[in-house]
Amino acid sequence: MKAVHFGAGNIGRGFIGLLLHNAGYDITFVDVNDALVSQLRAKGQYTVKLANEQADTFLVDRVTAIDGKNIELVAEAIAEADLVTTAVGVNVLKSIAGAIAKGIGLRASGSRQPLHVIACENAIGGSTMLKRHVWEHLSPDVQAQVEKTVAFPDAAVDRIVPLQQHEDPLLVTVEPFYEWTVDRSAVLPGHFEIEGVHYVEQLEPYIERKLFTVNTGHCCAAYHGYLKGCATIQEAMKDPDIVAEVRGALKESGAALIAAYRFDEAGHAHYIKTILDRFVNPYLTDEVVRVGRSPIRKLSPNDRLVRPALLAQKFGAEVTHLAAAMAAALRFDPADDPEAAELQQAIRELGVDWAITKYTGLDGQSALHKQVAEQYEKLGRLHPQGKE
Ligand SMILES: NC(=O)c1ccc[n+]([C@@H]2O[C@H](COP(=O)([O-])OP(=O)(O)OC[C@H]3O[C@@H](n4cnc5c(N)ncnc54)[C@H](O)[C@@H]3O)[C@@H](O)[C@H]2O)c1
Ligand SMILES: O=P(O)(O)OC[C@@H](O)[C@@H](O)[C@H](O)[C@H](O)CO
Repeated sequence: MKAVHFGAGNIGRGFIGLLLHNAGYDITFVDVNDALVSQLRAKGQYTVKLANEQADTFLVDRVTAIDGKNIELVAEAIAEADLVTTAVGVNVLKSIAGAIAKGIGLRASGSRQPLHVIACENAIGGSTMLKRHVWEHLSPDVQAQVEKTVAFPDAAVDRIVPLQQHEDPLLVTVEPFYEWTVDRSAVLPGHFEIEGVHYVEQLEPYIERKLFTVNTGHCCAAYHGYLKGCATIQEAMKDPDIVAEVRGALKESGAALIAAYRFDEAGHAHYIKTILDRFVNPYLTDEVVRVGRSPIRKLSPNDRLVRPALLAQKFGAEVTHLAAAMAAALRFDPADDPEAAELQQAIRELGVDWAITKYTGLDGQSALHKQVAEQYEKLGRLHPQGKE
């Protein structure tokens, strides 16, 4: 079986690549990082190391890589593939859609085998988004022709894979925990289920629970940690005030999830505990600038802060800690994050009230907007010099 995976980065090699390899796939990675592509081509294999006491290692072989800028070559690989996956970042999906469309076009004239395209990004409806971008490149005739043979099931992926700093540029250290959940209702007949993937009839509760617990808590630790001068999540989680913020935010998003999806309260409390334990894994070093990266995306209406806050409010819950995390995100200003730079420039030039409305979509008159603005001022008084 052949898989084409876009994005040979941390999650691509450390999670999706490893699982697909174990499930029997030969993998062609597609990436725009020339060095990464040539190393993968030259070696044809790489190692994944678990962040546990034994430092277990796994060899992923039967891999190759191609340059994502070479559309013809990528399309040919897709024409022969049984599965396409991505882990490039949700904002990059638009850029890879042309090559996927070209590959689908080549298949349309030949193979009738079903093809599944699964976006493994931190977003609600990632594969559906990708399908929309791909369809923009296909004529109505081809769209109709492939509608029954190409499917884009949405997915939720969970495994913490930090930035890597090893002598071996292909080695990737990952946490032991993983969960890859796929919407079975969008899978075509004849699909060979991927071993290790959890197929569910309705994905929404799973993706929202993951995004609004793991990622909500994670970014809360990152943004407050950054303001207090912590370099890593592990360091931030040693600060009792930050832990209180994280727990508070998870209580608020938990209230929303329990009310919306009728999750069992004790079960959800256990889920939160498992996640907090993962954040403090002593064998991982996960930088706050990675976890807080792209604050505009994280502040957007459908993402890990605003959506659970609005949902919690709908069910009558307080959202003080989620509002504080949004305020801390508005003060996140590492030098090499383009979204942080854009956000800071907008706040400087147009003011924080304008920026809150623009990036969160919250109405200027709403109670939540006011709460975020107040917390933003409060954080300014607590950290007058910004990050040390
Ligand atoms: N790292 C994690 O813990 C984790 C966990 C779950 C989900 N995710 C999600 O997975 C995605 C990737 O995250 P990551 O941490 O692996 O990032 P990463 O930066 O390590 O990897 C992204 C890779 O995509 C490549 N890329 C960029 N543009 C491309 C293009 N046009 N064509 C092909 N490749 C391209 C980059 O060169 C890079 O190698 C994100 O959506 C992230 O939210 C990450
Ligand atoms: O990848 P992002 O930028 O959406 O979020 C940063 C981290 O919270 C994220 O990568 C987690 O490590 C991951 O989602 C765990 O499954």
